[in-house]
Amino acid sequence: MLYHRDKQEFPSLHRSHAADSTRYRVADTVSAGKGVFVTADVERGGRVMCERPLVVYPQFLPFHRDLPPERAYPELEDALARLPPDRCEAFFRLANSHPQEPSREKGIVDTNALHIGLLPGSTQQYAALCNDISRINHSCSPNAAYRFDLATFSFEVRALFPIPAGCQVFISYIDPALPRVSRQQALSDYGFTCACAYCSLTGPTLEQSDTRRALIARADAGHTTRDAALERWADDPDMSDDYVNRVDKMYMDLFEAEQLYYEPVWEGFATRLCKACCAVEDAEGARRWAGLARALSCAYTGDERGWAAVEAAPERTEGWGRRRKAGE
Ligand SMILES: C[S@@+](CC[C@H](N)C(=O)[O-])C[C@H]1O[C@@H](n2cnc3c(N)ncnc32)[C@H](O)[C@@H]1O
Repeated sequence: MLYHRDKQEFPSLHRSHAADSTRYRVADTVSAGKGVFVTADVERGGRVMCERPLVVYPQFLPFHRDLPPERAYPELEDALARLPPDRCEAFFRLANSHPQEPSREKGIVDTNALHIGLLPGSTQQYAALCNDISRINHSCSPNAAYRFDLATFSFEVRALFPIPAGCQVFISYIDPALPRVSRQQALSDYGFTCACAYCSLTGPTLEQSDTRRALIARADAGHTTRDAALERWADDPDMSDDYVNRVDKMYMDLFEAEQLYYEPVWEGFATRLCKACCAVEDAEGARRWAGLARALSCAYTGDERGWAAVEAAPERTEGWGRRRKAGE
């Protein structure tokens, strides 16, 4: 089954979302077709845009080998046939990086798909296309991330780094923690060679970048051990005050060096760094890490998830002064 945008079907957009179109514009780029640019400064975690999908479809579209190749995706054609004419025209205006694909519809879908995941009542993965969000270009160090919000049935794009007015918005189409050669391979499906700052590196600086990304990709494996180390350290006054911080800070430096706060792993590091600052009553440090965590949580989940309270008053957290108390 395929869905199309229908005002009766979904709750209407939240009021604050309606003003989003004034914060960005779609315009030509130098070498990547169209792109999305912010028209005002956006802070880390801030919303860049919010948009309803043009069309939502099951990610796996069956190929009908009994039909002519240009008509081999009838489910997709049916869904498009049910769209209002202006939506259908918007769909066909989107970029197509697969001109060799006999089905033009499939070429457009493969170029512009945004991942949704499971929808209630279904066991299959869904994807969608948007008029504007599908214009966002790729970077291996994206300054923004998108996610689908079921409550408003819309996509939201938020900033992973501060984006100054006039700058282009980038998301990552692939797993950005892969080494460059694998990233380039994955991006060949989109018909372009990435020339971002990290893909343009050569020699030892490229090796360093690949090594850093390999460490970032594997960082999750150590979280349980490092959490336990933090607990031991917090109650052991014989250990030096920065014992736990050293490893976690090293990872934060890796994220900064690659401009990549990798979604699956960043929060464990920020949490331990903040807790460690609280344990030694370093309010400034705790506020800094909590502020980063608040903004990144907003960027990735749309919710600050309690970090704002920690940022406002770290001295009210449970572990405040834990090392002093352990030494008393
Ligand atoms: C989802 S569309 C993005 C919007 C597209 N630029 C347009 O004009 O509509 C994906 C396509 O944009 C182009 N693209 C995206 N990121 C790029 C980049 N970093 N460098 C060059 N081309 C890029 C590729 O042609 C890719 O297949």
